[in-house]
Amino acid sequence: MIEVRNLVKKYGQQTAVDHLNFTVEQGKIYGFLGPNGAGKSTTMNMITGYIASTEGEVYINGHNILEEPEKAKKCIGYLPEIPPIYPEMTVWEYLSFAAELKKIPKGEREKAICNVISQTKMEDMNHRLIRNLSKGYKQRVGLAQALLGYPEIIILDEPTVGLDPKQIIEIRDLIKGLSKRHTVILSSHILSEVSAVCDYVLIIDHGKLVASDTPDNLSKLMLGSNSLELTVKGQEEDIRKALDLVEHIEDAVFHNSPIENAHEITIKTTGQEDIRENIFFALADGKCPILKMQSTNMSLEDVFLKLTDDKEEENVSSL
Ligand SMILES: Nc1ncnc2c1ncn2[C@@H]1O[C@H](COP(=O)(O)OP(=O)(O)OP(=O)(O)O)[C@@H](O)[C@H]1O
Repeated sequence: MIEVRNLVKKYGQQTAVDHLNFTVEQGKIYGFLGPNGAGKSTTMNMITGYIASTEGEVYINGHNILEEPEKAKKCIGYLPEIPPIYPEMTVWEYLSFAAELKKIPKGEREKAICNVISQTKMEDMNHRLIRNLSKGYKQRVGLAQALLGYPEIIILDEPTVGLDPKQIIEIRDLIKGLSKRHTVILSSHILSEVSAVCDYVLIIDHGKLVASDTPDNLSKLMLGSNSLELTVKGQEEDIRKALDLVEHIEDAVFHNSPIENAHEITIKTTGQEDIRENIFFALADGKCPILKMQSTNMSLEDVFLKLTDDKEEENVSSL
């Protein structure tokens, strides 16, 4: 449906988007997640043909966005970060104008506008001046404009920025409803939004894709390289001997404990095995009582923070 190949955007010396590769499949909601300045808007502007890439290609349903822009753009409805709305027009006038720009045949315009007005639940606002609408409704007008012409793909850049919590919930519900008929890509720096709305998450940082998977899998994958926190009583040597007998331990790091004759231990496990019981029995045999044992649960928020940490960490693109 959308194929992004080796996409690069440079502004002078600065690389805003750095060799991005990903594919978007039909009928899902994709979240494009990253901190401010990560390159989300720049990527969306290249996918939608607003700006040209420095290198790389974007294919929309097999059409290269730069070589066959008309065909490619016909498949896309775009709501940029700042919606292109005209405050002095009524909702109906603006959508008529947008329908004309999208080259929807004259005879089909009224029906198309009625449809998007109903989809965005704006039936009572048709004749209101856009300038007098609340921010939430202005966003709906932008969304209605993106939906005009039945594009298969809807791209929304930070669609809930600046809205109040009630408006945010309403817009999110509208977006969820869109996936029945459209493939949706939305960008956001809000984790809860992406977890609540998206089937699939692409995490971008400094212009690079650092992870892409379902929100659940991302948490699980991070758990794979994960750790247990223990407080154990006994001599370090005895504890180490006992732990040596347990499979799937990659690493055990001992720290001082405020408790006398005890150690705090961070155990890194390999694979997805739950080895807590094995650790329990091994330490019991070694006569080293466990005072505390806890597996670290990573939320999507932890994953995001770990992956987009400012420190140049190891390359995690293999996720
Ligand atoms: N027209 C431009 N000229 C020069 N630099 C730009 C331009 N547009 C974006 N940039 C830079 O490219 C980088 C990526 O910006 P972009 O707006 O794509 O990020 P973003 O992830 O959408 O951030 P935000 O969430 O703040 O909108 C930033 O460092 C930004 O300053």
